[in-house]
Amino acid sequence: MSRKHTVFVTARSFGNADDQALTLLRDHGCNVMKLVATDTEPLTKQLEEKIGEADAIIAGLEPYTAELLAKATKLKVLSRYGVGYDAVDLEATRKQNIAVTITPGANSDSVADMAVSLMLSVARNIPIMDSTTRNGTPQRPSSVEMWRKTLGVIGTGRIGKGVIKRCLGFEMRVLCHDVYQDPELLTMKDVTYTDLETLISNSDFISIHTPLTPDTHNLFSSETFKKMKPRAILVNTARGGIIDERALYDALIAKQIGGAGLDVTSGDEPYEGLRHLPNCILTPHAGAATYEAGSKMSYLAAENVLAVLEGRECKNIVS
Ligand SMILES: NC(=O)C1=CN([C@@H]2O[C@H](COP(=O)(O)OP(=O)(O)OC[C@H]3O[C@@H](n4cnc5c(N)ncnc54)[C@H](O)[C@@H]3O)[C@@H](O)[C@H]2O)C=CC1
Ligand SMILES: O=C(O)C(=O)COP(=O)(O)O
Repeated sequence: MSRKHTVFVTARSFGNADDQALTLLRDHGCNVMKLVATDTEPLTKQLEEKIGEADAIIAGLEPYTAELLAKATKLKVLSRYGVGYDAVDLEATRKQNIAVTITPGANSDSVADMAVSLMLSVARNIPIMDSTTRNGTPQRPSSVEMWRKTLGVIGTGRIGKGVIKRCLGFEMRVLCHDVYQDPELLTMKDVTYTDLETLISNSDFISIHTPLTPDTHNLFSSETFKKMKPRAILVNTARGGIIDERALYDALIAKQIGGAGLDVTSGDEPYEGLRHLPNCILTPHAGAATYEAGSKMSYLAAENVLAVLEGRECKNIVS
């Protein structure tokens, strides 16, 4: 590299391989600037002020709008620490010739574990039992079992497939839906691809693993909930916008479905009503928050930056 490149790191944790990934960037002659959000200086404000200095950004979940990107006159690569890129305006990055990269597979096992944790936690009412035991009024609400139930998986990519493999250990029958059929899954006993309607009305557990796109936005609406089994449990570790949260709240109140586990919500905060429902578990987009995933994501995100800046082939470019 002839000139020292400036790499912003905005990823909210950047994993426990922080040092390793930062060292890799510095060893390749990069000037690394960590942007840390504070109460007075939110990340978006810092980005608006400084983005013009960046040759590369290792990006968390913050939005990259056309307006913000217009100020990024030197930017060559927007390297997502993660796999979702719904918050990036791809029309703008294409127009400005900015490569967008992701870290495929780096967090799949972590998120698949999280989805199964949410299924079990909702099914067995773990949070209610935990809080009531702690406060001296233990409750034992009737729960449902996962063993040999029907699981619906929407999106059978890296994470969805990981969830299926885990749930086959519970001898579940798996109904899958995807725009693409995975050859390995097609050969598996107890795993069947089906249309969305069949999956929704026959599953005891449904786990969502598609990206957020115009096709998947509000895939779960009030109409969808009416078709689900009354004790069905819906888990979303993908993106908030895939479920209409107001409709989910109404469905939980009306007992159209049994419960929900959400690692992601459409706004920064979950829909207010959901906070007060004991059969809805909420986690803060923490599916990838394991040491293992953080370590792999940060290192791969750094490698992606270097490949683009150094003009080498980068197989993780998505746009
Ligand atoms: N909660 C968290 O911390 C995390 C959330 N995610 C979310 O999970 C999503 C999935 O991640 P991966 O499995 O790694 O991605 P992937 O790309 O391997 O799998 C996505 C699957 O969804 C399918 N798909 C796309 N559009 C569809 C549609 N309209 N209907 C049915 N299927 C459709 C694709 O064909 C693909 O098989 C990401 O897009 C991201 O939004 C990913 C990692 C961490
Ligand atoms: O866990 C994080 O901090 C992430 O940014 C994960 O992003 P993703 O959901 O994989 O797009």
